[in-house]
Amino acid sequence: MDDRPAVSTDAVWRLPVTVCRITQFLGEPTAGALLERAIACADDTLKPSMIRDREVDPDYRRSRSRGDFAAPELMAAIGEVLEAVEHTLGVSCHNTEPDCSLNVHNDGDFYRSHQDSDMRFAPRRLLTFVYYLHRTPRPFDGGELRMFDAALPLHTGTAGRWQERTWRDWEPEHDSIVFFLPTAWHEVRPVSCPSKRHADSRFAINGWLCSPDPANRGSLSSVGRTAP
Ligand SMILES: O=C(O)CCC(=O)C(=O)O
Ligand SMILES: [Fe+2]
Repeated sequence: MDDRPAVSTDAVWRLPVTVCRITQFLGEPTAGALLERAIACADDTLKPSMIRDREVDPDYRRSRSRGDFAAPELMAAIGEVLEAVEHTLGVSCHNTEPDCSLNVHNDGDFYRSHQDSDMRFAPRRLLTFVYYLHRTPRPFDGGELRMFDAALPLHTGTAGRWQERTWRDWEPEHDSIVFFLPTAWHEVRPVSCPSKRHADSRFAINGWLCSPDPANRGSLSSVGRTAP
């Protein structure tokens, strides 16, 4: 009797990952003012970006970050579009709390393929957002956000080889925002910034809407609607 499974264990089922992207999200002059605030972050407030919130690994991620960058105008605008994003991505962000930082990519910087959360790491992250800022004309090349198509079955480690993955690249255009599920695989393609000047960097305000930490209840402001 042939007892092979009906679908070979090598089979990979590809599903394009949904990305909600909005251009001219804040409009000028709001976006320009936010860019100037990002540029004004002094060198000593930016620290090497970490992976998994705790390690610096320059083979995996090279950029600089500031964890306490406040952007209330961005959070308010996210609140305005949240219902449509939730509907499209099939996620509910009721009572979530924002966790966001400023990430700065300059010449040679990148972030290799990763998930922002999985079953073990940061499971409270329900929705990823990345809002981009840069000077005009764009003073760098590269730095696209590469979103990999889902390869099912997910998380098995045996399903297909990494090299066989398919993807779509998204331009990190000034005043654009993308939303996607934190379990989606993605990377930041290497940035080439010939001037190497801080003001010419690829700036991103990047974060997550997280389900509340029971240990921390009420300490952060929530985004969007609250439960009745
Ligand atoms: O800057 C981007 O386009 C994405 C950054 C990212 O993936 C992250 O910080 O987890
Ligand atoms: Fe990420």
